[in-house]
Amino acid sequence: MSQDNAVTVEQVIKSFGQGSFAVRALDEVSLGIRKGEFFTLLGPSGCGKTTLLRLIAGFEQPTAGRILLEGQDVTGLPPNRRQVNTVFQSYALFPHLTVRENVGFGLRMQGRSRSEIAERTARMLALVRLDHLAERRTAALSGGQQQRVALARALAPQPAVLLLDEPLSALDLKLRKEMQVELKRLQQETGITFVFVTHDQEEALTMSDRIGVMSEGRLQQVAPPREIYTAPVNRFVADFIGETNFLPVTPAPGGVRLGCGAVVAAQGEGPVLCIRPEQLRVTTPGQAAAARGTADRDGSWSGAAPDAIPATVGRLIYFGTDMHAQLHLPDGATLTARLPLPPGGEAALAPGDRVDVTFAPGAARLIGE
Ligand SMILES: Nc1ncnc2c1ncn2[C@@H]1O[C@H](COP(=O)(O)OP(=O)(O)OP(=O)(O)O)[C@@H](O)[C@H]1O
Repeated sequence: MSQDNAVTVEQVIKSFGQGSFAVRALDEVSLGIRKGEFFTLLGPSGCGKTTLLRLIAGFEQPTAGRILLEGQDVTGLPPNRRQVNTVFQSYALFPHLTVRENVGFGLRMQGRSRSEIAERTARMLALVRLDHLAERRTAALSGGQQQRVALARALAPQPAVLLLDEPLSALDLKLRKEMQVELKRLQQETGITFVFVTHDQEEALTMSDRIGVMSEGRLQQVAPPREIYTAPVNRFVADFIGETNFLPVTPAPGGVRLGCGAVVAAQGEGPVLCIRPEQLRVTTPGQAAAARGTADRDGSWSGAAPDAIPATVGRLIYFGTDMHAQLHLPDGATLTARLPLPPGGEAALAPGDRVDVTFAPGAARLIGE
């Protein structure tokens, strides 16, 4: 099994400090990263992402557990004896060297021949589209260009795994978006396994084959982006990735009962109902029931369809193509719905309107606390 993985992390614990000052940065983390995968470690500041990356690189040693690279136990080996390379947020380029010399640096350290260094450096410069700047000193480059040099330098020795620690966080938003596309292209063209660290959920969702969501030194969920978004395993993951509504529920025949008394269908198990704002549908009272052929006579509160949640519209916030509507339920709970606006049109809703809230079967999930 572990031979198929580029990286295997087995029950790794990492503590810093001693006694009452000890910090457990990683708490029994186990993980397999597949060969050729774009894998992202995602989590808030201090959750242990960088520590895990540094352990894979060999800059730190685990307190307990093992690290394997392509099935070989590398626990205890120094960084230069591991087939990995790291790209840091700070780029860490040599300012007195040219772009070409920076990119060739790792190859020179490996004692490669002059012709091989020249050939491989040229290939890397073409890959990151910097051939035209090869003779320039790196101090005279823009942030985005410097980051490309750092990437080319790290990729040149053809590591089995490239570790990237928040490599785009120093770039402005526009450049960052461009570099996201660029990084994905580089990973696909080289086929090298990328392990990417970020606290930016959008970045993780758009770039990764799989994401490992971390919190307080533990991996909470490891799954492809779509699964992380649509089927979060717990409240932390649901809350950290995108926007979500949470409502406490109790079991009821045919589904779960909300605090306001409405009974709705949901998948999964747990005391909390979790539903994304874009999954909510808002209709005038009775419409939802009518659509199912059980028309409601007067559309009053008591007449809400069995799986429609009665609500009063609160604040409406416009976002150009869509609108966020706050929906107050009779028990005081609030839902946020994201509703598309008709092209150039006004919203049909106004604050104070009474509405029915529904969602498609399968859109709501039950999760643990
Ligand atoms: N060398 C160290 N000595 C003591 N504590 C450390 C050391 N390195 C990390 N820690 C602690 O371990 C925990 C995890 O830190 P880590 O840097 O791995 O988190 P992170 O998720 O990468 O955060 P950030 O996104 O802010 O970089 C934190 O509580 C941090 O303070």
